[in-house]
Order: sequence, then structure tokens, then C-alpha cells
Amino acid sequence: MAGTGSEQARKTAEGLAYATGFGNEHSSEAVPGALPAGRNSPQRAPLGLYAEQLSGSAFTEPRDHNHRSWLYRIRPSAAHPPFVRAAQRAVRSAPFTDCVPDPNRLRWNPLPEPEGPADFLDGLWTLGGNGDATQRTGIAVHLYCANTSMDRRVFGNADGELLIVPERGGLLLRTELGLLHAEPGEVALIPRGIRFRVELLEDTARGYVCENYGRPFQLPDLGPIGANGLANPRDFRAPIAAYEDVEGPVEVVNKFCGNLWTATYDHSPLDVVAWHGNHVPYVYDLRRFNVIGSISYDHPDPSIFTVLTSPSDTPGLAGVDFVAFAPRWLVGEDTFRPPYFHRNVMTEYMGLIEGAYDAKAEGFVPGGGSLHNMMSAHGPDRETFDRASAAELRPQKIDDGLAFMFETRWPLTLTEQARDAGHLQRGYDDVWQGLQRHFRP
Ligand SMILES: O=C(O)Cc1cc(O)ccc1O
Ligand SMILES: [Fe+2]
Repeated sequence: MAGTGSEQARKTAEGLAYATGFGNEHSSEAVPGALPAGRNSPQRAPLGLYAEQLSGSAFTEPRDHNHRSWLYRIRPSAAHPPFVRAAQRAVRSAPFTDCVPDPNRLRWNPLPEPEGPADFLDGLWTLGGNGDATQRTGIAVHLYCANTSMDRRVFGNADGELLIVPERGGLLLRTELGLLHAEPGEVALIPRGIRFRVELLEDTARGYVCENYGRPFQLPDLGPIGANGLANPRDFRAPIAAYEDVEGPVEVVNKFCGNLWTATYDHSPLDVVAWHGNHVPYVYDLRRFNVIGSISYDHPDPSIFTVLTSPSDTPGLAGVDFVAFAPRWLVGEDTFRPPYFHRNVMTEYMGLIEGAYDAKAEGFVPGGGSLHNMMSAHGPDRETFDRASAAELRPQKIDDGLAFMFETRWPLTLTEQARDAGHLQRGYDDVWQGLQRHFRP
């Protein structure tokens, strides 16, 4: 399948400038003087632009969870024709009711290549999720495999924010607030409602998406770690304003309460000339993660690897945590160093961006994924257990892979297509077969 990875898009992506800092009040103007000074909504906005507020939180939410941006655009978003229901390839949303929740350990190979042309939106394939998009609780886990750029087409998701985790192929994300470049090893976060178009920088693009219906992702508290560490706020890059002044048909696809709706606008809605606010997209390089770990003994719980967390209404209990297993040293003395055997009340979906993961010798491959649902027993496979139990314990650098986890407080229910997928591995349980008894009372 011939792709459309474009030279031009790559040049654009590589030359981008950014604003930095997670959670900041950013402001940016693509044309000098486009941002009104000292007020949000002057009688006439500068340069003949329309002023519009985009709210990601209720007006009345506490200041530290209040998310909104003011956009100064060529046309107000309100100027659009009616939306009509659109064909929905493999995107599904919560509630997931087609299958019963499955207590088995499950693992998938990478998504097969699409048959025929598929852009990012066509190539989205939902594995499963929890909660309810209409109640703004829970998540969906999607994968994507695309072979063409979105062309005169823009996507916006009313149901939640999208954490995009590229595994193969760089992406140029043209958003309402400006452009972002995300390569494998980086993640992009698109807040609820912000419209964007995905252009491919290679012939194919593949990766994962955590759609978060709940409270927006935030940086975790650091507690005794102190004022610095884990994902440092300054390493998050926000776009600077960039607009397209395109007249002519542009399809706008809107995911609303689980369904795709479409409308053909007579202009591009990526027409924001200036903006300010904190409801903004980001890119973050996972290799910038400042890994904190044990320098004495024992394998710490992976919560120390939390990049972003979406709190639920119970303190400490996340709707979803995004956790990254970034390069690090292991030095624990008298310690079984890989992940331990465990059963967890939280549900763990894991993916692999590159290389290998230290709990699995084989079968957990880049682009694939595993699901260890609430309370399911898992941990090192037999080969890893045998090797790590006998290993000589020298300081050891783990830098041959990049894995991540979406860890959620609610069990995850599969879509039919994930349950019946040809790329679902049969016999995953076997990786824990043959663990010998060694008990010698
Ligand atoms: O299951 C997994 O591989 C994820 C995981 C990693 C770890 O270091 C400790 C616990 C855990 O669930
Ligand atoms: Fe686990």
C-alpha cells in the first residue's frame, strides 16, 4: 500500500517552535496584535477576528482544575451546517456492553495493516474500555494503524481527551491552537473538544490512544520525592498559534457520546489566529522522564513511573494513570529485579513502543498489547523468572525498550472485534506454565 508520508510535512514538523510548561496559562498570536490586551471579549476583537471561549471544565470548577482557552478566529465555531451521523469503522465508545468482562490474561499482536487507504481516524480500532462517555467516567483503549494523512478532514472529540502514543511513524498534528510533532517515544495529549488533523511523516503510522472520558490528565503529586522529578512540567511542549485560511469544503468529524457525526464546512476550522488559556495540547518526550527508583532493595510499585494521572473522586484512586517504563538503572541488592508476581485491583493495559519489556522474554512485541484485568494473576514469565532468580546482581542498565501502561480503577471490557481478533494471541497463559515447585520444607 503506497503511503503519503510527505517531505513537506516533515520539514514543517522539524522546524516547529513551542511554548513550554504543563498547566501554564499560555498565550500566542500568529499575527502581531491579534490577541486583545487586558480583556477576553472586546466590543470588536482585533483584526476582525471572532472571540470564542472553549471550556474543558465547568465554569465553576476550582481554579486548579479549571481549564479553558480563549480563541481568536477567522470565523466563530458556531458557523457550521448540521452534523449528520457518519460511518463508524472500528471506533467504539463506552459503555462497552457487547462482551462480558473477561478475567483471563490476554495479549495481542500488532494491528494488521489496513486494507486500502486509511487515515488516522479511519485507522482507529477500539480494544475496549470502561465507564460511560456520557457520564464522563472511564477510558477507552484504542490502537491505530494509518497509511495516509487526513486530507481536508478534521477531527474533534467531545467525549474526552486523547493521549496518543505513537509506536511507529512520526505524526504532525495540526490543531486549532497550532502544530505539534510527535515521534515514537513521545506522546501527544489533545484536550477534549480541540479539533485537529493528523498528517503522517512516514508511509505508515501505528500506535495507541488512551481516550480519557474523566478528569483531564494532570501531573501526579510528588509527596516526599520533593519539588522535582518524574515528568517535569517544563518538558511538556505546547503549540504556538498557527492558522490555516482555507475556504472550500472541509469535513469536520465530531465524536459525540460514542457516535461519529460529520459536517462539511465551507472553510477550515483550524483558523485560530491567536489564543490564550490552559486548555491546550502538549507533546512530551518519555525519555525526559526522571525515573525515581529503589537504591537499596525490592522492586517498587510502578506508580513511581506515573507520567500523568486522571484523578477520580476518591483520593489516590485514579480513573487512569499513564505510566512509562523509561530507561533506568537497577541496583537493588538481594532483590528479584523484574516486576513481581501480583494480582492488582486496578486493571492494567500495557503496550510496547520499542524493544523488549523486562517481565516478558517473548511474545510482548512493539505495537502489541496485553490486558491484565482487575485481580488477574500475572508477572514475570517463566523464562524471566528463571533468569532473574539466578542472575548475578550487578548494577544493570535497562535501556533496551520503552513500555507503557494505562492503569485504570475499573475493569476493562473488550469490544467484540478485540475478543475475536485474528491478532489475539492464543495460549498466552502458557508463558506461566512450567514454573516448577521449589518448596523444600
Ligand atoms: O504487570 C506489569 O508488568 C506492570 C507492573 C510493573 C511493575 O514494575 C510492577 C507491577 C506491575 O503491575
Ligand atoms: Fe501488573
